Amino acid sequence: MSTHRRHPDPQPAHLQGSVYEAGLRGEKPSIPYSYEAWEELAHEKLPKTSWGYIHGSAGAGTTDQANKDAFKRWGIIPSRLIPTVRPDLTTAVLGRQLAYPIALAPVGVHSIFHPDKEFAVAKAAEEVGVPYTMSTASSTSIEDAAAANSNGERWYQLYWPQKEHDSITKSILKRARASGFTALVVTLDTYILGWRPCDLDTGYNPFLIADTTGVAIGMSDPVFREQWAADHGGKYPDDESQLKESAPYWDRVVFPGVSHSWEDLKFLKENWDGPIVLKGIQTVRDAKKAVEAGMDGIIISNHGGRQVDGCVPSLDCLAPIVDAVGDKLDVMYDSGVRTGSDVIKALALGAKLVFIGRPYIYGLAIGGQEGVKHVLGAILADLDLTLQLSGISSVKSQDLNRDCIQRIPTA
Ligand SMILES: Cc1cc2nc3c(=O)[nH]c(=O)nc-3n(C[C@H](O)[C@H](O)[C@H](O)COP(=O)(O)O)c2cc1C
Ligand SMILES: O=C(O)C(=O)c1ccccc1
Repeated sequence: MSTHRRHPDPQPAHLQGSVYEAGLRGEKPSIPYSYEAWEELAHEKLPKTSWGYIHGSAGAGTTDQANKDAFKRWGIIPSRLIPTVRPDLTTAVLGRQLAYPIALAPVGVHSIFHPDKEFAVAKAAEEVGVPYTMSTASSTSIEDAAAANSNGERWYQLYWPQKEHDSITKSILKRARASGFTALVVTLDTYILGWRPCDLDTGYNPFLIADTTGVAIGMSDPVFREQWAADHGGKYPDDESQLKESAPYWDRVVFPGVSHSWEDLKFLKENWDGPIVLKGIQTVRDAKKAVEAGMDGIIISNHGGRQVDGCVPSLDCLAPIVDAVGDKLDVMYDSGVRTGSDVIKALALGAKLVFIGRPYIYGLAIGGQEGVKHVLGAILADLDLTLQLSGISSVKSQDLNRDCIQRIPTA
């Protein structure tokens, strides 16, 4: 074989197949390998509205950029002569055994990026072996996405319906559990939309999804339908025109405004018999409240800079929170992760699991299920190689920790 592969035994799954091996053979890929190229290709492929929605962020994009810049302020310190032939990428989080320390962040309305929508993403996640987190704003029902994800690890992201709609929340949680979603991810930072000039300019409002793309979970919910019918004095009709009318009603059920307080997390605990994770935590104070509320995990996130422009980069929040509560619940991370090195840095700062956001959606836009697989495969191959080259033999904290990185002084 004319490759410069070093290992006679088979490569681990994430290094097999076209993403990595074709690269080693020097073959020109059908999908490129860099984040910048994915972004550029997705830009070319997507209609202006979808592109603005995925690529865009809040305000002047300061925090979106700061999330990425924050990674550049840390450098990996390589160690030499450490046996790292097969870095161990497995990790345990929320009591689940995972093959890799990455997961798919919840992203709404996949139908505006590719006709295969959530099906492509759920299938790709299963094939690669990473958790698929389904958004409440999905364009397929809970049951259909679960079927596509089949034997995969799947988590459900809740946009929490307003307090007076607890019966709908209960129904959704019941459906998610019945469909094999193991963990519940409750997003706390998006009860109203941030100021997003890119969407205002194209006239796209994901909260008023009048074209009905992101409302499939509501539209398919029996309690929501009953309630709608009762309010409208009749039966919930199953035709297309109906969707147009009831979609804004669904949006009012879920958004806008925060009607819950920390005490209300009890309600979720009573109605979910698996781990619960709070997404969008940025302060030690809130992390401690999550512990008090009996949560199993938190995701340090500023929603990819899409909500509060000018807020602190997500990465800067990570280490202080890990120091305060890291031994009491699982601290996970998202925002600005683009490469294997980024994953390593977030893990070194104490995250147990790192969520990938925009990159896999660019993959979806470029090539549907294969595109998502390609992007995930590339990030995992990059992670594997960079661990080996840095002398880090596993993603476990005894091997990958703050000794592996140092602060790069800013000019
Ligand atoms: C187009 C888009 C839609 C999103 N929809 C959701 C959502 O429905 N629920 C949620 O919790 N987060 C949502 N997010 C936020 C992501 O889960 C994640 O926090 C963010 O993308 C991470 O930042 P990154 O894109 O820079 O990696 C969305 C992000 C994007 C880009
Ligand atoms: O756009 C988002 O970031 C987001 O989280 C969202 C909110 C409402 C509907 C769909 C996605």
